Amino acid sequence: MTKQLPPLFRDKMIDLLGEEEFELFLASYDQPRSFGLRVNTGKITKADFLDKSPFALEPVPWASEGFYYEEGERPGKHPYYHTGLYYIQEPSAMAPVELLQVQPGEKVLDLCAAPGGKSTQIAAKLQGEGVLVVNDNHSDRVKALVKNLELFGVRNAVVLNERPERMLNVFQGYFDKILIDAPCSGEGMFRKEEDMMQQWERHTVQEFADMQRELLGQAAQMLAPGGTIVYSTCTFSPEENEAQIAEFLDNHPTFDVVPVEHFDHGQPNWLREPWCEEHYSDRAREAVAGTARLWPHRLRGEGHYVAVLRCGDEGVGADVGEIVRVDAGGKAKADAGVIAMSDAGVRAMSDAGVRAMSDAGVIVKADAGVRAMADAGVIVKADAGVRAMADAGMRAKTNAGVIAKADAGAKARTDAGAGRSGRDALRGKGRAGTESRVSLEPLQAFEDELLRSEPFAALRLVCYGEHAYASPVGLPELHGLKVVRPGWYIGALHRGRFEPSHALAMGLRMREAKRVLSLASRDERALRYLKGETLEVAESEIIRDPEVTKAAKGYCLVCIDDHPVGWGKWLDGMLKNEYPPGWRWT
Ligand SMILES: C[S@@+](CC[C@H](N)C(=O)[O-])C[C@H]1O[C@@H](n2cnc3c(N)ncnc32)[C@H](O)[C@@H]1O
Repeated sequence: MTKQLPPLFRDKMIDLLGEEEFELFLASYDQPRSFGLRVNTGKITKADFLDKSPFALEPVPWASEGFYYEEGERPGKHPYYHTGLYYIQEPSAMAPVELLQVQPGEKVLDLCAAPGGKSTQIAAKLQGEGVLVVNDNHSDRVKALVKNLELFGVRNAVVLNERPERMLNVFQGYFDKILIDAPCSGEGMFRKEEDMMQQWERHTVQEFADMQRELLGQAAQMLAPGGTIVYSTCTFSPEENEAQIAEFLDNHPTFDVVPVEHFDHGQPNWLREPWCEEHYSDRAREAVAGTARLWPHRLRGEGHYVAVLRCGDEGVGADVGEIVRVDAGGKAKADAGVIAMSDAGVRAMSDAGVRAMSDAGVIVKADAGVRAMADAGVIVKADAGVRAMADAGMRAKTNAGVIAKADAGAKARTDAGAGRSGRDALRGKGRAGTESRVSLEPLQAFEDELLRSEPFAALRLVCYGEHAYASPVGLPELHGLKVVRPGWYIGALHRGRFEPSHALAMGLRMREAKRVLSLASRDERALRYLKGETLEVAESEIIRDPEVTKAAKGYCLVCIDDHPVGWGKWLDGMLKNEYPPGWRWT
């Protein structure tokens, strides 16, 4: 295989590494690959997984939930894979999220997320608390991203299919943590995916470098003061790694590199011709030594580059987007084209074409000729000709907790669902001259019959047409963005009936359902369920609380070794299979 390495790549690596190190690097291509999986600690503790695991596992030193497994184990061909208890991931790819140090409750963006390996890792770290926004600009790859998040049972993720420049207005200064797992020339993947070698050419490195520069600048604008960006690639070229970070630091003086330990360091001496320009400041050159290089000949993994960038508490800096900040009690007034940000209790007023944002959960957005006023906790959005006013705890023309969006001349009305908890955040979307109303009664009946707790109580229930989602709280208005999933997909409300989604089953815990069938993984019916077959199931096997749910008939949550895997419908000794065709065991 070493013979097939592109000659230009070979020469470049010899120049960078030197002959001796290059021989070791080259030898790694003929070594066996390392295989890894990451436990989904959002569903199971590491200890419980290790108790159950049929695989011989060895910890990945740099990833708290990561393990090596032996070639030939095939964890992708085990029923546990279908319960979302782990994600199969190349071990060096586990490093970036580990270094992002995500804490439960944070607002996190995964900017280049598909197919979602790192998004699922972030989700596990968030433990269902906070907001996870995942984005990829490639519409086909987003499908895999959605599926992986659903398999993992993630409840608090929003999936976007956007060009990052279109996200800037909505998410200006919003995120605590951002991961840029950048598109790159993929030199670190040559051993794993030989096709990548054929695609590699010197000019592709430059093309990716241009994209990466843009992504870094865009991410900086969406980061909150004091926030952290992790930038990573699976390539070795300094143009896509050290040079990107050095240039970013020179253009963003309020950012620093947080030095990474336990890995080889970034190489300031590679910031030279013919690979890179040489004009970087001493500060930037020194800082890139704190970035990390994971080499396939120096650890058990394919190869990655990771930089941890922390923004100072003063924020991105006044030069970016002309941001004006004022303290509590102050008043922010902004002219056209300026972004004004103010702290809690501040009133923001804006002129034509201006966007005013304040902290404490308030977003005021006004278009030309409109005046918008809002107190804490309120989101008001008004288009031309509309005047929207809201007091604390109220929304314009809506019930408590509801976000109202009104187009010119239209009226948006929502039904707060008789004040049940978790019902107080339904969004109604109205078009000019129309009213949209979705009755939530079938969903409510399903919950009463099937769910022990209300798993989406801490989320906001939103309806898009007939589809109900539980959306993380604290999200800004996503108006204008291509939203693939505004949250956890709960199911469809159709002709007075509620059809629970597969994503709902995957996001539940067994204890949260009132009617359950739990098959042992060694029971041959487990595999038959995953293949989509109808099963014979005795009434006595349907676990239910006789005080609450007497009947065995109807929907039940199917589990394997007590971990949800999908829905079934039981009737007279038979379980109708609701496992979706695209998910089936083949
Ligand atoms: C290295 S892959 C991401 C892998 C992913 N983080 C994971 O762990 O599964 C890079 C991704 O960036 C996406 N991408 C490329 N250009 C982009 C852009 N300008 N904005 C957002 N995503 C982009 C690609 O479609 C690709 O899915």
